[in-house]
Amino acid sequence: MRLVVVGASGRMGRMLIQAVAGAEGCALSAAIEREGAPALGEDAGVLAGLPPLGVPVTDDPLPAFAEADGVLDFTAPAATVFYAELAAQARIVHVVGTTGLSPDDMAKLKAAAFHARIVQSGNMSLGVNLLAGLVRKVAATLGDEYDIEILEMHHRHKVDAPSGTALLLGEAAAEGRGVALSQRKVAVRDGHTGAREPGTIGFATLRGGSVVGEHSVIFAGAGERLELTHLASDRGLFAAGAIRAALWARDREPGLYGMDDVLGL
Ligand SMILES: NC(=O)C1=CN([C@@H]2O[C@H](COP(=O)(O)OP(=O)(O)OC[C@H]3O[C@@H](n4cnc5c(N)ncnc54)[C@H](OP(=O)(O)O)[C@@H]3O)[C@@H](O)[C@H]2O)C=CC1
Ligand SMILES: O=C(O)C1=N[C@H](C(=O)O)C[C@H](O)C1
Repeated sequence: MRLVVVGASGRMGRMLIQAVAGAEGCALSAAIEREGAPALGEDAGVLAGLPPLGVPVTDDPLPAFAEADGVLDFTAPAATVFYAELAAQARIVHVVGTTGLSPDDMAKLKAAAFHARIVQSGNMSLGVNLLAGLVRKVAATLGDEYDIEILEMHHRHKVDAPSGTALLLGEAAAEGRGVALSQRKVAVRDGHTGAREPGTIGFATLRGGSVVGEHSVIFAGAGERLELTHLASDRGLFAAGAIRAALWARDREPGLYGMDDVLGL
């Protein structure tokens, strides 16, 4: 499968180049960065700490998408919406790891998915997607007398909060409870907040250092507390998940899929 990596010089972009180069049945067909990026012209392999791959980084996605089977996109919301239109025009697979997508961005991805096969998830790891299933089940089993709080920590460079994974886990908890997350979400507490409102789902965000990604879903009841935790220590995990998603989506009908579809969960 010929794969394009967009956002090639980012933390995930470099990881994706490494993963594609090492994946059986996959080849890196292009590496894209934004106009004016310092990495333009550099060999993608060298950029990712590998021997040269003979693929220079460019800022021209059109010809790259026309010659590819799929694009791996861990960039930023505006870029992802732009690439979704191009991937739909080229009828190729679009794997979206970008987080911080607004409801309007998601509507645009849904529109693009009439023509493209899009796999979108706030977390491409097997562990987190398994955890989401557990959270759904525990939330369904324990009633509103157990308060749900989601705690996440990421590196100091992360720009969106709560993380895509925290929101994915919050959605799972809300589904388990049979409620809409948008109606129950409490993402900010500051000052005189009053007592905790029963049935809400709280989020707490920590940022610092080089933490790859840590998430805990806490069910706090009277006299006991259940905590479900996922710790990611290597971004290769997400890159491997993205390649698995691309290979899975290759023979699907156009549509917007999630990692639960890919993993058969
Ligand atoms: N779903 C998952 O499993 C995971 C998702 N993520 C998400 O992936 C995204 C990227 O994370 P990370 O790699 O750490 O971030 P980085 O900032 O390191 O990388 C993003 C890259 O995309 C580039 N970029 C931005 N806009 C464009 C554009 N229009 N065209 C081409 N390139 C562009 C950036 O360039 P510049 O620096 O010039 O802006 C940068 O090189 C985030 O949303 C993060 O939350 C991360 C890990 C796992
Ligand atoms: O920005 C990151 O680094 C990560 N982002 C994703 C998220 O927002 O949950 C996934 C992972 O936790 C790393």
